[in-house]
Amino acid sequence: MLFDLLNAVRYLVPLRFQDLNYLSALLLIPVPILLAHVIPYLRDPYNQRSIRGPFLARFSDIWLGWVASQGHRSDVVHQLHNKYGTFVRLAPNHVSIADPDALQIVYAHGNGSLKSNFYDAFVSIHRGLFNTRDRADHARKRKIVSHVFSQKNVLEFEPSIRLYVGQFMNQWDRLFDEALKNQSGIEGEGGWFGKGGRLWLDCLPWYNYLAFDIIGDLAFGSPFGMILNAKDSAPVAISQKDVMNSYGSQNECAYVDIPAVQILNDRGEFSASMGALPPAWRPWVRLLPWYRKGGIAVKNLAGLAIAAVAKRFTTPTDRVDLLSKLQEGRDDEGNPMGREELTAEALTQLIAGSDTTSNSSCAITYYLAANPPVQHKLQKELDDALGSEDEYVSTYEQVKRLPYLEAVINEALRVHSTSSMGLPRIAPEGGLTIQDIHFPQGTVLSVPSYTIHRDTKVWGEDADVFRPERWFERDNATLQKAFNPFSYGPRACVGRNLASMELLIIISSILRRYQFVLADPGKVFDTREGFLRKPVECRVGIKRRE
Ligand code: HEM
Repeated sequence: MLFDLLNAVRYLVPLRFQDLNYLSALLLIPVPILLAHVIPYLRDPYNQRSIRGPFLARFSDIWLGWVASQGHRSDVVHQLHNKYGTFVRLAPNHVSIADPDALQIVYAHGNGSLKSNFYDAFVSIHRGLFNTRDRADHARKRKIVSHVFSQKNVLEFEPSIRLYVGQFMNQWDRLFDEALKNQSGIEGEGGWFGKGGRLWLDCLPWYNYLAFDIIGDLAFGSPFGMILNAKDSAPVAISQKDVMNSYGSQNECAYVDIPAVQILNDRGEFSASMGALPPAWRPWVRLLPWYRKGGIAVKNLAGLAIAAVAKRFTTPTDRVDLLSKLQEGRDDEGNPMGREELTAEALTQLIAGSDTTSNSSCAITYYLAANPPVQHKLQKELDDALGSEDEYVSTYEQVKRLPYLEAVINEALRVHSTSSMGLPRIAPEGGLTIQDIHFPQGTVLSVPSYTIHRDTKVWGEDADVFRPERWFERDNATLQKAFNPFSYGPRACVGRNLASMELLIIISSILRRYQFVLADPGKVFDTREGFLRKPVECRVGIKRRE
């Protein structure tokens, strides 16, 4: 058939013999590729043929890799669950399960499932806690790191958090005063302007500056200075090898400033898309222009951690920060972490603890600005609780038990879902059974938080709507079982205590001082998803409360 075709081409277009050879070779290339995808589908080693999903996803991981690169993976997977039901096949060996009960089965302690090779695409320098897949290695690291994030230790970080929230509010106070003086509505440097008695700005970059300065200080002993400079900028080591070799002799290394928030976004999108592809393809896909840019982002981010750790070690300090606590940590054999492992771990904290918090803070602000009655109710709770106390920045003690504040934060974490996508795990020996379907050992399974957070059986018919009151109306145990912002089990967020404290202090302080409206209430809250689901922008009008 193929040769008939070639002969026909030759008849129509006079070709030389060697041209014909090239053409046959070209036409033959797709054959092994096709076979490599069709044969596994026909063999069906993971017993998944009965599970429905997009046609291309039955044969190849390309479909998921492509969807991930488009920035709306969780929305697409959610629509597929609406179409096909609880189980959706996302790749030849990957099933997404939209059932809150599956969270316990796939992610719980002791079930034996491990992170899939998706996480290899996130490795740089050295494996950190987040991307370590081996159980024993992970348990060793987790023992050291979880101690660092115990509630008792996290309370020691409160003064730093309050310091940067104070700097942040000083900046907004300054901009507000300037905006009141100039109500022309003409955008100045920094993209803000004054009009109608308000300051108008995109609050997302500001939350990024805040989160980066907090985590920069906690992880590396000094902030990046983004809030004070009102700029996305952090020093990165140009030659990482030199920096590692110099072992802290900062003078021998060259540093340049990079836009760290932007780099983190690029890296998240690159790794989340690359991770969806088979490992054998990854070195080749890296050569494509979009992926090459992501690869540079991974390198730059590593350089940022290397520079910050090198700086920290050349400037001895008796400050208590994450790095000093990681240095003190010991595994079961009494061994500390080596320098490279420490650097990778500090990088992990920087990545895991920065844009998670900033994007969540931004989403909470958006939903409050979009829902004035909720905002007023929250401000009343804050005024009643803190009215007579004139702290500029709230203390954790003041706000840790305010029920409406907690409901507002939880509701925004549910609706927005900063961690949205199903986190892929490999079924252990003996497989896993969910709703009577058995998934053999080796099957990749994931439970998408975005869809679980919209399950109408759990959250009610208005599950799509931001309504904190639902947290007081429905059975709390059922809600908590399906509320998955920090994931479950041995790989759940190790920084949850810190994240919760940060969000409580940030949101209570800012909402007590300012009142928000949306710049364009009719506009959809646009997001872009890499590993995290991030707002693209959040333009608000701000008024200082009397
Ligand atoms: C609102 C803020 C946050 C959210 C929504 C969040 C969410 C999550 C989620 C869903 C995971 C599981 C990821 C996976 O299994 O692939 C995770 C893991 C992790 N998080 Fe967070 N996180 C937040 C803040 C933080 C902070 C502030 C830190 C530390 C400074 C942190 C450190 C980590 C680390 C190290 C892991 C990996 C844990 C492991 O694999 O053992 N996170 N986080």
